[in-house]
Amino acid sequence: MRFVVYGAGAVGGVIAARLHLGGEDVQVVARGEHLSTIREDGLRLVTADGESVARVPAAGRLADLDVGSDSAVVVAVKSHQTAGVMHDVARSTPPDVTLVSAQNGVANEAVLARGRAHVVGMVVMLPASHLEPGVVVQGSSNVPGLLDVGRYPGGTSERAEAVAAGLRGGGFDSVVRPDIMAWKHRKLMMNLGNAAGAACAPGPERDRLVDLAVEEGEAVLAAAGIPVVSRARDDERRGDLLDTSRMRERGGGSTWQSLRRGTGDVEVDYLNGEVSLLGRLHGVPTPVNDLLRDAAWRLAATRAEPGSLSAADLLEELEL
Ligand SMILES: NC(=O)C1=CN([C@@H]2O[C@H](COP(=O)(O)OP(=O)(O)OC[C@H]3O[C@@H](n4cnc5c(N)ncnc54)[C@H](OP(=O)(O)O)[C@@H]3O)[C@@H](O)[C@H]2O)C=CC1
Ligand SMILES: CC(C)(CO)C(=O)C(=O)O
Repeated sequence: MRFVVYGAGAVGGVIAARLHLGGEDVQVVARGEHLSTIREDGLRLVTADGESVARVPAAGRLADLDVGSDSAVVVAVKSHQTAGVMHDVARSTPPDVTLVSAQNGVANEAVLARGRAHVVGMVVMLPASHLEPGVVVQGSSNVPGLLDVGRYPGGTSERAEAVAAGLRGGGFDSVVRPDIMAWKHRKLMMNLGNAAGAACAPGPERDRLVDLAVEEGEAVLAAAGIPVVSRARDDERRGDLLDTSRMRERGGGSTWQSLRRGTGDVEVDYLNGEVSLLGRLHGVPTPVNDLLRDAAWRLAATRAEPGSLSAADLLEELEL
């Protein structure tokens, strides 16, 4: 299988660089200064053990790359950017191409499946950052990431097996799972902390907000009857495989990085907003996730610094 990573940012960039270094056939789609730097100097991967440069073919759209039926297009843009990727996929990929969602949230696979039949979901446990054009940082120093995959909406497939094999070649831990969306819903619960982690400084009030957001998340999944793997099973899967202790300075999570880069937008509609949506569909109030979503957007829209809202003030707004 050949790989095209669509969105060579934090996650996509680390995946692309490692696949390339593992000997896989990899091309990337990027844009702006990041694209021009990759074209001129290669994609620079920074890890706790040093730096390497992946000289991969890079373009701003799929038509300028070589994409065939044997390609897997690994979609690694933020969830609110997925629809744009699918316009390009419609124009420039064969019907039997494989699409892989290397994204948080649980809405992307359905968007990919509107356009193509062979969709693979991925649980992305890969701490990474991208704050500088041409550079991606791998946050974990032993296993770079746990990237379990599975056929969407369920089951396994030869394509999912081939994707996992390629990822293992790049040094990732990757298991094929027949119930990948149940695992992705567990990961969604973890990402309910992204908005607070981006908007507020660390502290007990922020922790309280995250706990409340997760309580709401668990309640809406139960009300909706959505299968989700248990926290214990997820903890057991992760174990202590990821070690971020040597790369503490990488900054915050993916939503924090959007604020730090001043992109003007955030992915939270597909994280906290997913809980709000399910709450509205199933009659469960979700004031905490509504508030956190809006708080993150407030900072993104004004290009304010991450961490500049007070978690104590947000808790007060909730009038608990
Ligand atoms: N960062 C992390 O540690 C983790 C992230 N995730 C998830 O992985 C997914 C990707 O996040 P992350 O890697 O952080 O995001 P990034 O913003 O770092 O990377 C996405 C990249 O895609 C580019 N892009 C977006 N749309 C297009 C387009 N149409 N054409 C070309 N390039 C495009 C972006 O460019 P531009 O900057 O110009 O928008 C950016 O370079 C998200 O779902 C996130 O939640 C999961 C686990 C960990
Ligand atoms: C788990 C975490 C926080 C890893 O960086 C993540 O998924 C993200 O940054 O979105």
